[in-house]
Parts: sequence; C-alpha cells; structure tokens
Amino acid sequence: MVTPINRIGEFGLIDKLAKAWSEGASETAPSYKQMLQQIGGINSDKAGPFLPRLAVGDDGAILDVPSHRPLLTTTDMLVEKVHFLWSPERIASLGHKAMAVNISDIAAMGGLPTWAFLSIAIPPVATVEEVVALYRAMGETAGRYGISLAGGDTVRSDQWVINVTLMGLAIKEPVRRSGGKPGDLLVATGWLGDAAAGLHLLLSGKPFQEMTMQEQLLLHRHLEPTPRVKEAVMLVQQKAVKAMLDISDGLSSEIHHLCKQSDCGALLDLSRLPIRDETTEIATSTGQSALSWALSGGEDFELLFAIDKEKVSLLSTIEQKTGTKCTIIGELTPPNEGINAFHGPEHKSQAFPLRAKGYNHF
Ligand SMILES: Nc1ncnc2c1ncn2[C@@H]1O[C@H](COP(=O)(O)OP(=O)(O)O)[C@@H](O)[C@H]1O
Ligand SMILES: Cc1ncc(C[n+]2csc(CCOP(=O)(O)OP(=O)(O)O)c2C)c(N)n1
Ligand SMILES: [Mg+2]
Repeated sequence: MVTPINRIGEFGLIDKLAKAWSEGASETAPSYKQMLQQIGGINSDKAGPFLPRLAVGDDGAILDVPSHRPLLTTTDMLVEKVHFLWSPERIASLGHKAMAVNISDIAAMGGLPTWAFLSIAIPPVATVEEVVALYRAMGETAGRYGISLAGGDTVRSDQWVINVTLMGLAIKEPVRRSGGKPGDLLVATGWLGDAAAGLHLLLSGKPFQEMTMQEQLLLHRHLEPTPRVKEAVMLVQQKAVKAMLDISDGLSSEIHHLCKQSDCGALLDLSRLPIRDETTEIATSTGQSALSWALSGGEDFELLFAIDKEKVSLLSTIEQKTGTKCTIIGELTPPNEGINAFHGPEHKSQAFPLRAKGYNHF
C-alpha cells in the first residue's frame, strides 16, 4: 500500500509513528533484563524498564530520573547521501543503525540507554508506509535494549535526516575519554575495518544475491553495527576501564581524542589490529588497504578503551561471556612521546607518528 503523507498530515503521521514504534518494540531480551537486574535498582519487570511519565503528545516529556544515577545524553544524526543511501529495501537496517550509533555512545560513557527522542526530516515523496517501517525498526532495536520513546520532531525536507537524542543512566561513575594514564593498555573490541569494507561493497553496486557469505557479513556490519553495551557494562562494573570512547570516525582519530583528553601519548602495534581475513581479501582484490580501513574507515562502533595492566584478565572473561574479541593494540605513554605506531614487535624501534586520519565531514 502507498499512502502519501499529505493524506494524513503531520499530526496523523506522528500518531502512527508512536504506534509503529510500540508495535516494533521487541520484548527486552531475557539476558539483557537479567543484566539490568544484576546492576540493581532497575525494575525490569515492566514491559519497558524506563517508561517515561509522559512521552509523545505534550510540549515536552516528563522523565523520572533516579537521583542516584548521573543522567547521560548524546545525539547523533544520520543524513541521506552522507551517512546512507536511501533504499526502500534497507529501511529496517537504517532504523537499526540510527539507534545503534547512539546506543554505542551511551555504552562508551559507561551507561545504559533509557529514553530516545527521534527527530526526522522527510522528503515529500516519502510514503506513510516507509516512515512507519522506519519507526517500527527503531522500536525493535530500542526494545532490545529497554529504551522507551520519549518524543521527537517531524519536518519536511529535500532529503532524509534522522536525528536521535538518547539518554542513559550511568552504571557507576561515567567513563570519560580523559582518565587514561601512561602504562595503561589500549584495547579495541570486535573487528576493525569491517564497516569500511561493507561500505566499499555497497558503493560497488554489486547485488546482494551475488555476494559471497563473507561479503554479505561485511555489508551487514556496515548497515547494522552492534553497540557494545554488555562489554561496556562488564568493564565498568569491574571498575577496570579508565578512559573509553566508541570508534565512529576511525581508530586513528579516536586514539588522538583519547590521548588528548587523557594527556598521554600512545604506542600502537599495527600488526595486532583485529582485521578479518575477509576484509584483507576484499581490500587486496580491489586495490584498497585493509589497514587504512581499520585506521580511518570509521563506523565500526567498537569500543576503544584504556585499562590498567593488572585488570588484563577481565578481557578474556568479557570474550567468554559476550563472544566479543578484546584485542590489546598498544599502550598509553607519557605525553611528550607523542602518538606513534610500528608494525610488528621486530619493528618496534622504527615507530613512526600515527596521524589522525578518521572521517571528517569538512
Ligand atoms: N553542533 C554541535 N554543537 C554542540 N556540540 C557539538 C556539536 N557537534 C558536536 N558536538 C559535541 O562535540 C563532541 C564530539 O562530537 P562527535 O565527534 O560527534 O562525537 P561522537 O563521535 O561521540 O558522536 C560531543 O561532546 C558533542 O556533543
Ligand atoms: C553513502 C555513504 N557514504 C559515506 C559513508 C561513510 N561515513 C559517513 S559518516 C562517517 C563517520 C561517522 O559519522 P559521524 O557523523 O562523524 O559520526 P559521529 O562521530 O558523530 O558519531 C562515515 C565513515 C557512509 N556511511 N555512507
Ligand atoms: Mg557525533
């Protein structure tokens, strides 16, 4: 069915969107509910653990914020032609990604996501069914993490823009980019360069059905990143993590952010970067560099964090409990030593300055 938006108007649409979100909202996963219970003070018996007192329908939302937990807030937008190419076949992925990139930021601050405000700019040619599908998908991902819809804004525009403002509650003291000290280990979760490989495949125009399983996986990693919430929770609960951020623009620039805020230098062994063989194969076969994808491709939404050397055993516990790799990629050094990298322990003496070469909008 194809319904033009002007048939129901802005307010008719908003009504439908709030409903679509609730219909899509999946039951919060039992393992996630269990985690909320373990963290304590969070009543996860209700359908949504963080239901707003008042959400859509008034001039603002009313949220009951527990006084003992600092409130975290983040916002990130996805813009057509900058962050995604509009395709009616990829609406569900887009909805997921709009939530996931924000959930990733709350995780990187050491928090649990709770309330979402969704602002959306819609081209006049879009249909009600498309916007409803987008909200249903956002609701589905949000539901998995116990997130409730708190409000938003709806406007017309020449291209799609999806802005999510996400709030969260800190599990313990929020984790900043600034707590790292020389001697701390630098660790990355998951795999780096997957999203850039996936984007490369997307832009190549190769039909999905003609892709190998490995190519489909990498495309999926670009379209539907997994925010590392459980991993962050474990790090924070064990008071192991001293500085953290998520890798949205690319490892090399995120390392510069962490070092600047922590007043540290860094020494990285590039041979240790967690890069899949599949990513290397695709890069090699298309004349690209998997290492550049890992360092500057961006959008992997993995966590980069500094951890005390004594807490290193926690990394294998996280791997066992979550199935997510945690790779030590280097260490923090005194600030006057700068940010350097080498390729393999045998070349440690030939370390060179690592430039910040992540995605930059301008
Ligand atoms: N237009 C803006 N106005 C105010 N603050 C902004 C703006 N854009 C970014 N920031 C702030 O700058 C910091 C870095 O932003 P960004 O690089 O987008 O972080 P992230 O990669 O975590 O999304 C954040 O604290 C963010 O809130
Ligand atoms: C069509 C298209 N072209 C290029 C990209 C690659 N890309 C767009 S934005 C971005 C970086 C991350 O986005 P940003 O808005 O900087 O996220 P933030 O750092 O604010 O979390 C990358 C790698 C893409 N995803 N889609
Ligand atoms: Mg941002």
